[in-house]
Formats: sequence, C-alpha cells, structure tokens
Amino acid sequence: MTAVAEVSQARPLMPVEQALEQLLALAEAAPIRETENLPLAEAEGRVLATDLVASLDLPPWPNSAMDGYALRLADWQGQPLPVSQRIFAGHAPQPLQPGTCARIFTGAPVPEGADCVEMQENTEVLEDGRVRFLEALRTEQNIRPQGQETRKGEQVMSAGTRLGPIELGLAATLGHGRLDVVRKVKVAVLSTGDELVEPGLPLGPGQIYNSNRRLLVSWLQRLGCEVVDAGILPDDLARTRACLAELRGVDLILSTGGVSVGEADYLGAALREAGELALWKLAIKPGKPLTFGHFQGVPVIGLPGNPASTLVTFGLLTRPYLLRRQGVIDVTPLRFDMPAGFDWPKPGTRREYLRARIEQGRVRIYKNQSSGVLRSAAWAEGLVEVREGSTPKQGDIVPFIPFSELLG
Ligand SMILES: Nc1nc2c(c(=O)[nH]1)N[C@H]1C(S)=C(S)[C@@H](COP(=O)(O)OP(=O)(O)OC[C@H]3O[C@@H](n4cnc5c(N)ncnc54)[C@H](O)[C@@H]3O)O[C@H]1N2
Ligand code: MOO
Ligand SMILES: [Mg+2]
Repeated sequence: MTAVAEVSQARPLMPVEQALEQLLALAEAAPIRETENLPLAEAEGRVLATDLVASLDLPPWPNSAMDGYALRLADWQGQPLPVSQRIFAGHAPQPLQPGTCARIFTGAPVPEGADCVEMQENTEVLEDGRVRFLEALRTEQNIRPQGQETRKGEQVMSAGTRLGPIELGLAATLGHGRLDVVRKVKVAVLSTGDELVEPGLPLGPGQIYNSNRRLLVSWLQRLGCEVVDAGILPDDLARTRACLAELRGVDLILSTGGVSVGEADYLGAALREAGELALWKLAIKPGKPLTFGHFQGVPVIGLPGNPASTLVTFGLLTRPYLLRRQGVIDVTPLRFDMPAGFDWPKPGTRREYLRARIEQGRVRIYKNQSSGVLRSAAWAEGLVEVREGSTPKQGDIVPFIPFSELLG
C-alpha cells in the first residue's frame, strides 16, 4: 500500500478535458463492431450502424398542403370553375380536365395538369356547384412538391446516430421497417465494499445500503447497455483479482469503490498489479480517484464509491466512453449559460460539479455538496460547473448541465 500512497502524491491531477479525451481515444480503439438488424419497435435507444440513405423521394409525389381546390392557373381567368373530381388522401387522381378544378384534401396527390391549390376558406361555392376563387392565386401555392423534404439517395442519418422517437419516426417516413444497429455494450456492474448490503435486507453494525448498484444498473439500461450484475465484492485483493478474471466476456467492467488510497481499496491495486492502469486521479470534484485500466485485456472503469462521485463520474466520463464504443459521435452534453444564484468564494484546485437546480432563473446549489450525499442529486435538476481557481458569485454566468442531458 505504501507504493499506492507514493503514486498518489507524486502524480499531478489530470484535468477533466484530458481525461475525457483519453477515455474517448481508448473507446475508439476498442469499437463494438458487431451489428444486428432490428425491427423499429426494438431499435429505440440503440445506435445506427450504417448510414441511412433515402430509398424514395419525400413526398413521393406532389401533394396538397390544404383542404381546398386544385386548378391550373393558365385555365383560370377569374371566372368560377366547375368541379370535375374529388381527390382524397390515399387515392390516385385522374389528370385534371381542362377548364375545371378538382376538390382536394390535405395530403392527397395533386392531379397531373394542376399547378395550384387554393384553401377552401378563400373560395365560394355557387348554387350551380362551380367554385369562385376570391383571392389572387400563384402557381405552386399550397403544393408540397415531390422530393421537397428528401431526395432519393440522400443521406438522412449517419452511422453513430442514437435512435430515439424522432429518429425512429424519420426512418419510418422513409419506409424502413428494420435498421442495422450496433450490438449492445455488455457492462458488468460490480459494487465493492465490506460495508454494503442490498436494500430490503437488515443492516448489521457498520453497514450501509448499496445505492450505486441500483443507480448504475438503471442508468446503463437507459443507455441501451446489456448489464451483467456482478453483485457485491468484499474488500479483499485475492477476491478482487478472481472476480475481475471471471468477468472476461464483457466489454467493460464498471465497479464502484475501492479506488482511493485506503488500506481496503483493492480495485486500483489489482489493476496496478496487472500492469494495466491507464488513468488515475483527476482534477474533478467529486470523483478524484476515478480509475481506468485493463484487467487481462478487459477495460475496467473504477468509479469512486461515494454516491455523488459515482453519479458525476458516470455521467461526465463513463457515459461518453460507452457511447463512443458504439460509434456515437456526439457525446457532449448540452450546457446552458445561467446566472449563478450562489456565491463560491473559495477557489478549488479541482473542477467542481455542484448539484444544482434552477429557481427564478438562477442556478441554486444544494446546501450539502458532500460527495456522500446522493440526496443532493435527487433535489437537483443538473450539475453546475465551477472551473479550477474560479470564484463565481451571484449573477455571474456559469455553465449548467441538466440531468436530462446525461441520463439518456
Ligand atoms: N487519504 C485520502 N483519502 C481519500 C481520498 C484521498 O485523496 N486521500 N479521496 C477521497 C475521495 S475524493 C473519494 S471520492 C473517496 C473514494 O473512495 P473509494 O472509491 O476508494 O471508495 P470506498 O473507499 O470504497 O468508499 C467511499 C465511500 O463510499 C461509500 N460507498 C462505496 N460503495 C458504495 C455503494 N455501492 N453504495 C453506497 N455507498 C458506497 C463507502 O461506504 C464510503 O463511505 O475516497 C476519499 N478518501
Ligand atoms: O472526489 Mo471525492 O468524490 O471528492 O469525494
Ligand atoms: Mg476508499
């Protein structure tokens, strides 16, 4: 353990950007290549494996944007026109008879020969059934031309796009019933600590409930990962080694706890001993001892055990890593510039992520920012970033990252 303490003192803390950059590079070096072809109904939350190219024009034919009348402007000299056909959406029209108009409804194909649609509110139907047009008319008005939205052959979504309701809707408009998606990332979740007991069971002396496991398993499922629940690992180096070795078939071992410098912190020790520790100790608060390494070739992320540290380091560093493994390009959460509703007089040496929420247009922070307090996050709506050395005060602009940007 003295070796660990020495390393901790010798090594300067790594800035968050640098750590993220390294994690993303490591993710790109180990991409998930296998794909599966899924029906749209099962593709929600997954990542598109190949570019999606339009196999048809959208709209496939010119159609009416209004309920009204279709006519040919050259045929109209201001006189009322008789109605020669009625065209409903989903039905093929006849070519427009010269000197007539067609009754037409929204979404119905514009008949050959017509070049203008007038909405019915601007018309008057005479007793003999002819239609008088009351306003000036322009060619192409109220017509959605073929291919206006998308041309056949155009790339509509690129590989690496995450499929949510909007993307699935877009794929559906183009007629795709199935999509090629990247297979799920398989993540083993491990909670380390002699003190941990699963909720629902009685607590013994010195014990606490395991909250990180539930937090991470639910979050990973939301991110579209396949979760292997590896349970609780006691604080024991031999068992830590054995457990890591057993999890060989996964894409990532994600553990919590045991990465600091305590005498019962064995996760970092096991990685160091295996000679595959790539990242340790970041300038982030909470979350400083975050650890990345490999155990017998399997990537391991060791999140610090304090629940708010787990949350922050998962959201800001692990989530982008997992998405990038699947080829997702855009892994950066949106940040909103907001006026601070707090004073932060003491400059820090680590970048702080305070649990915060918006009240009356300002970012307020939870009263207890201790990394052990998960309640701070339940109260909050997101994280406010306070950079190293900065001392924001009331009214200063600070970046706010809503949890909604991180949770999905
Ligand atoms: N001498 C030093 N001590 C500590 C340092 C340091 O730099 N020097 N860093 C502190 C910081 S910062 C953090 S963060 C923690 C990280 O500790 P570990 O990752 O080693 O985690 P543990 O020691 O196992 O546990 C820390 C804390 O979290 C509780 N915990 C752990 N797992 C869970 C879980 N699954 N559910 C709920 N709570 C959990 C655990 O009981 C401890 O209270 O180290 C500091 N120490
Ligand atoms: O980094 Mo620790 O998470 O500050 O408590
Ligand atoms: Mg510890």
